Amino acid sequence: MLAPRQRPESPALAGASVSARGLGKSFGGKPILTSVDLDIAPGEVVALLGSSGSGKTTLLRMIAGLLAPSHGSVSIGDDVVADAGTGKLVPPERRSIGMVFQDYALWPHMTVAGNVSFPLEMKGVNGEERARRVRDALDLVDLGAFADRSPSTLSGGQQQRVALARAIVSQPSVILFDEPLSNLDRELRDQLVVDIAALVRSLGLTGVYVTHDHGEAFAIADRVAVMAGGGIVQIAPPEHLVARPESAEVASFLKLGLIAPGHLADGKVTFQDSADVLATPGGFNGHAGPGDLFLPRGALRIVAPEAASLTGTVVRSTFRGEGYTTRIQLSCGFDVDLPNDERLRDNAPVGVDVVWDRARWFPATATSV
Ligand SMILES: Nc1ncnc2c1ncn2[C@@H]1O[C@H](COP(=O)(O)OP(=O)(O)OP(=O)(O)O)[C@@H](O)[C@H]1O
Repeated sequence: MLAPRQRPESPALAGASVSARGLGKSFGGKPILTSVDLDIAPGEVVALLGSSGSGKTTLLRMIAGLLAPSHGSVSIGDDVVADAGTGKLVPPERRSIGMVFQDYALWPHMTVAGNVSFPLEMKGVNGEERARRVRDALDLVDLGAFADRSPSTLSGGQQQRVALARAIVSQPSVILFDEPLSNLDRELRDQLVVDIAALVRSLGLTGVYVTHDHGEAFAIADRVAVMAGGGIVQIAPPEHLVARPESAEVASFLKLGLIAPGHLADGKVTFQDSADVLATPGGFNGHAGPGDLFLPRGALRIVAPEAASLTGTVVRSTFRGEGYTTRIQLSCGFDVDLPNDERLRDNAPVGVDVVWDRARWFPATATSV
C-alpha cells in the first residue's frame, strides 16, 4: 500500500498544463498520429486508452521528449518544448517530467535507494539534500524499509513502486506512465492503480497514463482519451464516456453493450443476414440509413421470449461469483453477454427486454477504432 500521507517539503510539486497542437508523427512516411489536439489542466490526470498500435505510446513519447513530432507542437506550462515547425526539441531531462515504464527499468547493480537517488545525482543535488529527498520519496511509496535492498529481491509490485519513487524524486510537474501495471497480476493492478492515483493527486501532479485496460483508465483518470485511427476519437470523464459514447466504435472498444450494424427506416431497424425487423418506439428522431444500433448492457434484461423486444437462444451461462453471465445469440444475428441470477440451459429460448430511452443510433459516419 502506498502512503501519500506526507508531502516532501518542497514548493515545486505542482502540476503544469500539457498541451498538444496539431501533433502528428509518421514513421518511414507512414502516418501513425495525425493532428492530435489535447489540453490537460494542471493537476489533471488523463489516460490514453486504445487498442494495440493506436499510437498511445507514440503520443506519450512526444510529450516526454523521447520522440520529435513530425507536425505540430507540445507545450508544458508556458514553455513550447517541441515544435516541428521550428525544429525546437527540449530534451526529456529539461521538461520537468517523471516517467514510469512497463518494465520498471531499474538498474540491477544499484540498491533501491541508489536507483531513486540517480536522477538527483544527475542534477547535481548535494548529498544531504539528496538523501532526504530519496527518503521522502521511498516513504511516499511505503518502501522506506527497503532502501538498502537490491531491486531483484523485490516483488514486481514493489519494483514498480521504486520506479514510481524515482519518477517523483526530482519533483516533476508532470508524470508520464506507459502501461506501468501490465506485468502485474490483476489483483495487484487493481490495488496499485488506486494507490498511484491517490499519490499523484496528493502531490498535485499532472499525469498522462497510457493503458489498453479500460478498468485501469477509469480508476486513475479525470478524463479518458480513447485513441484510434491516428488520433483521439473521444475524450471525457470516465462516467461520461460510459454514459455517452459518441460512436459505436467507442462503445464497442469499452464493451458497453450490444452494437448491431443495421439499417434504419421509418423507425424500424433491419439487419444483414437476418429477417428480423426491430421496431424502435422513438424512431431515433427520424434518422434513416445505415448505422449501428447501440443498446447499453444496463438497458437490456433477460425475460420470457413472449414479452420481449428481442429474442434469442442461450449459448451458455457462466457462474461469475456474484451471479451468472449469460451469452445469448439473438435472432437478429448478434451475440450479447448479460448478467442474470440463475443458470440458464444451453439452447433455451429467451427474450431480451430493451429500455428504449437508453438506446442510441449511430449513423454510419463515425471514425473507426
Ligand atoms: N520507432 C518506430 N518505427 C516505426 N514504427 C513505429 C515506431 N514506433 C511505433 N511504431 C508504430 O506505430 C504504431 C503505434 O505504435 P505505439 O507504440 O504508439 O502504439 P500503442 O497504442 O502504444 O500500442 P501498444 O499498446 O501495443 O504499445 C504501431 O504500428 C507501431 O508499430
